[in-house]
Amino acid sequence: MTDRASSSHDDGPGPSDPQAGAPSGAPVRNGGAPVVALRGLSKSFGGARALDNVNLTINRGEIHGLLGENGSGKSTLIKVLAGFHAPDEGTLEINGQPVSLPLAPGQFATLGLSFVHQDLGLLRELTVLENLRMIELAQSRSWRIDWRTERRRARELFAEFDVPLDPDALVNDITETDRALLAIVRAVEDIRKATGADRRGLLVLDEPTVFLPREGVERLFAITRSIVEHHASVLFVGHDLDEVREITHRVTVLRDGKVHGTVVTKDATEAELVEMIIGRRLAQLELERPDVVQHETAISVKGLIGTTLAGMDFDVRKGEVLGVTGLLGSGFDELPYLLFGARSCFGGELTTPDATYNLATMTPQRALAAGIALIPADRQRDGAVGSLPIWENVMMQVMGDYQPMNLQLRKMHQVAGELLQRFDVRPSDPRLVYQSLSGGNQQKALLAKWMQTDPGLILLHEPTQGVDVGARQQIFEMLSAAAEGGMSIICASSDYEQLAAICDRVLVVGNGRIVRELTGSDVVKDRIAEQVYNSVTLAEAE
Ligand SMILES: Nc1ncnc2c1ncn2[C@@H]1O[C@H](COP(=O)(O)OP(=O)(O)OP(=O)(O)O)[C@@H](O)[C@H]1O
Repeated sequence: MTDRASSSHDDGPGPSDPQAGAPSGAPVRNGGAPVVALRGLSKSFGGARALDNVNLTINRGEIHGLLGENGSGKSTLIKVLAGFHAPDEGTLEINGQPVSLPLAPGQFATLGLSFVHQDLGLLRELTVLENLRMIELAQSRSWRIDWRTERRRARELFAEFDVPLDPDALVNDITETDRALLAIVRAVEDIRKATGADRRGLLVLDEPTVFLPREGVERLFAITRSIVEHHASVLFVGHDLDEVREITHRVTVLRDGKVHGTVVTKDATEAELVEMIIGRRLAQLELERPDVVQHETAISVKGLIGTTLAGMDFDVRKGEVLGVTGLLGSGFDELPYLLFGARSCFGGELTTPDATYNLATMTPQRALAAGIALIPADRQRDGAVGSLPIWENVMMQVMGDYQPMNLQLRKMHQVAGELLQRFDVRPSDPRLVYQSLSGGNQQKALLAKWMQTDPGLILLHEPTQGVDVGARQQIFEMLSAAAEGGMSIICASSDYEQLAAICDRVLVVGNGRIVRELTGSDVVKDRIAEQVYNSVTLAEAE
């Protein structure tokens, strides 16, 4: 493989080569200066360098990918562009004009920069229209708002992007895909307002697809392409290499806070990108799963009724990894939360070897006492206390074993430190504040927290969301080893590749019911995807 670091000065598709690197049909317009040029950007936290002399150039009309291992500095770079972090060194030019760093709060908007983060920044109790006009409404000095005109404008905007949203719908009631599309359309509007007819702005999409099913990703990509057709540029941050290869023209890879290289996407194979990201080729994942068909039943669920799930019966064997999947809205993603008592359940029973539980009265405390653990998808909201040190988060469930606590602090730090190393959490200093960890490292710390409690049943929802390619494989191996040790695992996910890699069996849910059970050689990515797309038809045929 070529030395990718040497290609870091590749400024990609330029005026002389307007189509270089464009995915088929996606034009790349270039006119003069890049939309964003960051040079020599550095940022440290305490003594640790999160960004080290980073150069990044994003051309007009370009979709530029930003890749890197968990903790490599992607979010820090974005937060400098958003004015959230003051860099130690570095310069910024926007459309050829120098801009002083750090940016003042909110200055990014006037420069034509707009951000869509994973949490989307929408207020769910407000309507689509109120969210679309949130900033203007908050800043408006007038008491009277012409809602009729606002509604008409919103409809025109949604029609332009082919996003059929009802301006009066509550954001809480629309699908996750529609929420993501609304956040993007709103961000594009903000760019237009700042840049006028010229539209030379930058939309930063920070892992926008993690909560989306495949059909949602396709719609998001369609909008992204139309944005660059209208002259703006996009910085796309993600861990899914298939997606990054599909949508971007060039990618920049960060490693340990440094630019490892910038390449034209179509010229790099997946293996080359992986090597740029983690510094080595990824060995073929071969998880030898033992045959669990003869194993005893560990968990039985009968008549489970949730908000969407409408009577689900299934068993999980000891040592089995059971996948659950379906289209968005099918109800599959409710399952872990209902079994754990984290969401209201309207009926059903869960039987362990020791007891039978009424799921309508299940609580997280009872679930924990029954040896059930949950690792939720939204780890920032549901999974941890960000302001506490990592060790307290990791040891929270087992603190009772370390009494008296004030005399056992050193021991707990030591155990937490060992766990962090085993789960490759970086940095592995347990005294750091949990929220100072990068997103992927938070996920690994949560896995460490729950795996040490040695639960009989572990419930996972999108366990490798936001996790880099190398760590993802490590997590697969750890889950597989835990199952071999006798732990039963239920993994709700719309990542078919992940399900195929770790599951013994996959249940496909359609309209709240199990419509297919895939076993043996059917547990492969394409077959799972095919059955998920058929699930509506299968559910209607029942
Ligand atoms: N506020 C902070 N205080 C201390 N350290 C921080 C802070 N924010 C980030 N870091 C550290 O800076 C480094 C880069 O983190 P950053 O969040 O930029 O990584 P990332 O590439 O976005 O990772 P991920 O893919 O996991 O989201 C990490 O070592 C992280 O722990």
